[in-house]
Amino acid sequence: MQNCNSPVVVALDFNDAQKAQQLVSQLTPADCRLKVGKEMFTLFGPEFVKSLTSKGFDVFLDLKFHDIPATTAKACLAAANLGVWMLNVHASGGVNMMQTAKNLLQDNFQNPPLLIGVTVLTSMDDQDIQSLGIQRSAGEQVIHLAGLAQQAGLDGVVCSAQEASALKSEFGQDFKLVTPGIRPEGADVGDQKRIMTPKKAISSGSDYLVIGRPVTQADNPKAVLDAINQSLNLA
Ligand SMILES: O=C(O)c1cc(=O)[nH]c(=O)n1[C@@H]1O[C@H](COP(=O)(O)O)[C@@H](O)[C@H]1O
Repeated sequence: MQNCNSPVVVALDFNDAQKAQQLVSQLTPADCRLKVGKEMFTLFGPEFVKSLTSKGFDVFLDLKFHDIPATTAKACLAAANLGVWMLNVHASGGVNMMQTAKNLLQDNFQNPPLLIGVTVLTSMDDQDIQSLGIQRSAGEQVIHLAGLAQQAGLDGVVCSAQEASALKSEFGQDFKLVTPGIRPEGADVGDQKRIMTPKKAISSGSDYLVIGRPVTQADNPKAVLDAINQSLNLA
């Protein structure tokens, strides 16, 4: 593990485990990390995650836990016990929830997986945030929630690359920024609203680029991934 040359995390959002494995068989742990989210975990469970870690991939288990502190912490411990590299909780669950999860991981692992707080989903814009009754822009709410995540001792946040440079200035270089909503020039935007190209995201301060459909739905996913890595001068 930890031998990946690329900041790209490919989001495996498939409803068919064979299709996912077919894609994974074209990739090596040096090409990218892999993300398993709610759809695949619900369908195929811990065994699917283990099938990826056993091939040497760093796995981001994206289950975005959000519950009372004890429940969230125990769910994070269960996820960490699968041997994943990164997992996440919703920062809007609050400092106590995030801190309880972080503490339980630290009590149980010498090298716990990265614990990351989801701020404002990249599918949301200012209007969506304000419709929740929050009197801030999406960007301001991201900074606010990232502050709570840092206060709780989390390793970083999920945000859009549009907030990356402000977050690095505010919270420092070591606070990890995981950015979905990445779209190579000309790619379909889909349901994402706060987007950026891979190259621009990295130059803005993103540490990890979560990319799903532009890779997974491509005719030649490996070629698209290689082109992204090349655009970052990595391959
Ligand atoms: O936590 C995430 O990974 C996540 C947070 C967020 O704010 N936005 C977001 O799109 N994601 C995930 O990132 C992936 C993006 O996929 P594509 O839009 O297909 O590139 C999906 O698996 C989402 O579940």
